[in-house]
Amino acid sequence: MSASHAHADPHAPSWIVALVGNPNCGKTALFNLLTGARQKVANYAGVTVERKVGTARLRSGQALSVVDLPGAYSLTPATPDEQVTLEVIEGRRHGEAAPDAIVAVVDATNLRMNLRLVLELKRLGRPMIVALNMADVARAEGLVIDVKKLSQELGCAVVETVAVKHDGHAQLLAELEREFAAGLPPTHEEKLVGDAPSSADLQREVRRILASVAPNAMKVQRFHHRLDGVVMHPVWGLALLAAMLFLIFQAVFSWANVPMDAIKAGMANLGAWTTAHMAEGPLRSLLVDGVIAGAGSVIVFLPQILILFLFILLLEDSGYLPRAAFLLDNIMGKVGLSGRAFIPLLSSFACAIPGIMATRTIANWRDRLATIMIAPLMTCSARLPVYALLIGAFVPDRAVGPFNLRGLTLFALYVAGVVSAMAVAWIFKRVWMKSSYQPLMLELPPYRVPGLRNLVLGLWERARIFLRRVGTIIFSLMVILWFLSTYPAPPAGATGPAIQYSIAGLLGQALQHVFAPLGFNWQISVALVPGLAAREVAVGALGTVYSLSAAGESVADTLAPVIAQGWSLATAYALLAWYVFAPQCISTLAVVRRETNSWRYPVLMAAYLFVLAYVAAFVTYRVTLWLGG
Ligand SMILES: Nc1nc2c(ncn2[C@@H]2O[C@H](COP(=O)(O)OP(=O)(O)OP(=O)(O)O)[C@@H](O)[C@H]2O)c(=O)[nH]1
Ligand SMILES: [Mg+2]
Repeated sequence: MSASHAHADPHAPSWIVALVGNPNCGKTALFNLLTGARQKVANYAGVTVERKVGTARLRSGQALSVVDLPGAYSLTPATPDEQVTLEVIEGRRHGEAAPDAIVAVVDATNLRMNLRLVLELKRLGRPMIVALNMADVARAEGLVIDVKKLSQELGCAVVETVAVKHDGHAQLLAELEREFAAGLPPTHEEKLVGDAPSSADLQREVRRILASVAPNAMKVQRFHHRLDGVVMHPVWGLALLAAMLFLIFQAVFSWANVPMDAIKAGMANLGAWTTAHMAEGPLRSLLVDGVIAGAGSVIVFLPQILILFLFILLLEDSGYLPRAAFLLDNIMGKVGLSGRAFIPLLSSFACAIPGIMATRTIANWRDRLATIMIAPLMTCSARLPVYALLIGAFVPDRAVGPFNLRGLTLFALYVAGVVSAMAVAWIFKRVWMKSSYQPLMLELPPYRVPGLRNLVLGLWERARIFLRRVGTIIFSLMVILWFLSTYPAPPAGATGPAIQYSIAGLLGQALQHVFAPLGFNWQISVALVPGLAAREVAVGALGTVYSLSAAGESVADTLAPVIAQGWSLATAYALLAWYVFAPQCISTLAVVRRETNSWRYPVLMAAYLFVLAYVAAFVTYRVTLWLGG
């Protein structure tokens, strides 16, 4: 979702400026500020893994293309995301010119590390401006930086910025304008200045500059050590992590009740109102059974999704995530994953697609592949509606000690996903590709109190994405499904509900042969098909299918009781088990194809997930039946 070029004057030449800097120094925050984009900003290294372009305006009205890049520690790339950065800077990307100027973004609180890259960038001989970001934190820590002197040392303009507030970006734009007004060098050819300095040389140079511009830099103490004593403690740390995750799933159920009931009631009223005010006929059925019962039954889950994301955003912004990665590095190492896999896997709880893209921060190809292969086993937010619907229908709302049984069940389902992911990774690495354990190298960001603005924007963004999904793909699938479930009309003298004679009904009955051993009836079998495109649709599809089977009454508000009566407990548990693995998500497979550049892995992934889902559902069904469910 990069900002568009729509406003740019097509005749004016547009300068290209690239934001380059170490990971987690605030490039994307600055990019968002300059261009009005809403790219993801979070407090750990490796958030951005792709280049993104947006448009900023200079005071003269001239448009400026701003490129946000993945963070890099040096111009010698070690991981695929750093590779992207180097390619863009050098203009080696297909059909893309090299940037006209570089904004070197620097974390002012960590100059010792950040200045190395600046020195490397300077050797490119391109027009450059340094954005001394996190100026607010530096000030709070009592760090004194002589900006003028730094500018002299580096031979380019230095601007202090606070990217999370509206601070400094106007000045940055003004400096850029001045730079461009002075005229750009005639060619973009690389003109490296002198021989490449050795790492030790760079370090020495950095130390020299620091001593003159920020003499107290080495003395300023970071104060988060004491907190880390608990958070990263092998026992207390793990206990804290478990407690936190647990709390999240409890909250997803207990906090969401009120808003969910409100949405449900709203949908039910809408359905009743439409039924009352429209003449009986196909259009009314399309609206009531297709749109309201279908898409409406998915919207109900918005509050739960937002609560889940509220916690994810809090974890991301606080700086906790990389610490959890360290805590789990040992455990992940035992199954053959790198600790670096933690953040991609955690992102997969939102959706496997950004998770799979985030694996670009893993340098070792086999480690990366193993992580990609198990990412879909993390429970993505599209599965939450399915889980929530079934749990709401079959699991009593009962307290178990201080906990809620529904929250416990949801937690167990998430754990089932994680445990199977670990098991698959273990097998994968044993059988498929042996690679040795590599110790985790990850930067620990400072703890930060999550910013309210970032939280609100993040939640808004999630709500928008979800509602857009409901309004586009889910809505269209529901309309298609309604047609397939309504036509052809039943033959004269037919006895059962009309849907049984429709295309969808016939399809469901055919598929039922495949799924009967799992205890799935034909309604479920129909619902699994549109679930291929978006998993939440399975819920909407059940809404429509049952609505049409139930003599035309709206089930938007009553889907849960309807299936609670119609299904056995064994069927419900089997469907839950199916969705722990749920092989069907076409977009995930497409991204795997793109990231691995081969058909082999998406095919392998779909196959293994299908087998796992089938076996798990079968076993669950049989065992529950056997236990008397
Ligand atoms: N206090 C303060 N926080 C900032 C500032 N700029 C960025 N941050 C925070 O720093 C963290 C990192 O910001 P990002 O913009 O994601 O950093 P990035 O350089 O794009 O990181 P990568 O994409 O991982 O390379 C986030 O938690 C931001 O909210 C700033 O000027 N002041
Ligand atoms: Mg970024």
